[in-house]
Amino acid sequence: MHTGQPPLLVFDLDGTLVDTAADLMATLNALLVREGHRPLPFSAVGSLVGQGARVMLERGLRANGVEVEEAVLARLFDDFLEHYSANIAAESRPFPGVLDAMDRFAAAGWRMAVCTNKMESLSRRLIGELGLTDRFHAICGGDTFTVRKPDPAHLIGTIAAAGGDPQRSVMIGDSRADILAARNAGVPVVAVTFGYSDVPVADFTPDRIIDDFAALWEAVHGVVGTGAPVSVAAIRQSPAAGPARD
Ligand SMILES: O=C(O)COP(=O)(O)O
Ligand SMILES: [Mg+2]
Repeated sequence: MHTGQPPLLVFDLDGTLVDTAADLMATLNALLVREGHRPLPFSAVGSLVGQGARVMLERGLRANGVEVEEAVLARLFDDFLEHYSANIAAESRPFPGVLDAMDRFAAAGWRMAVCTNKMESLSRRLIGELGLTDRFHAICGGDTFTVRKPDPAHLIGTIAAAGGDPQRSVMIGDSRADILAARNAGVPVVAVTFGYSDVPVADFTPDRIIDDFAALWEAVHGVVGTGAPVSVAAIRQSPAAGPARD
């Protein structure tokens, strides 16, 4: 019997745990239209989401051929946060099967945490409105630490905050940032195919790929404990990502 820290599942939020695309796109498009720009099609979500709200806004403006000025971006970012916060769980729902999967892991003694590039305050609000807060031992956003995914320190920090051990943790995500953060942290990673990546997740060679949370149990048990230990000092020196910006 293993007497160390409990095993831990670390979920990405947007596109992995919760289907947030409709509410994110509704806020972005409301602002774009208000500013006299074109709304973007829902299918653009994969190229917009993944690096937080500020980057989403920047990309939405660029897609309209707008030269993005810092002052304009700062003003629109505040409006984005206000509009999105007020509508954060209008349409957003956990992906099919994820709650059942979490129940099964929790019953087997696993802890859960969230490691997302969404701002921590927005993440807590969304998870709270969906009634899921009590399921998580840690919720770490893109602004919780000084770095964020794909920097491995974001994942390592989340694991520490949840009382976990990288050697007994598995990351579950939908994007390049998730897979790279996990790889750089020496943590095995399961990728979902139903999230918001504009490139097939297989291109980033995650350890396992699932199309449905019904397959999570098998996938996680196939990879847990297979990660390579990575020293924290090596992670601190990682040039993987710039500073958190929102
Ligand atoms: O909000 C984003 O852009 C990304 O969020 P995620 O890291 O939960 O996918
Ligand atoms: Mg995601």
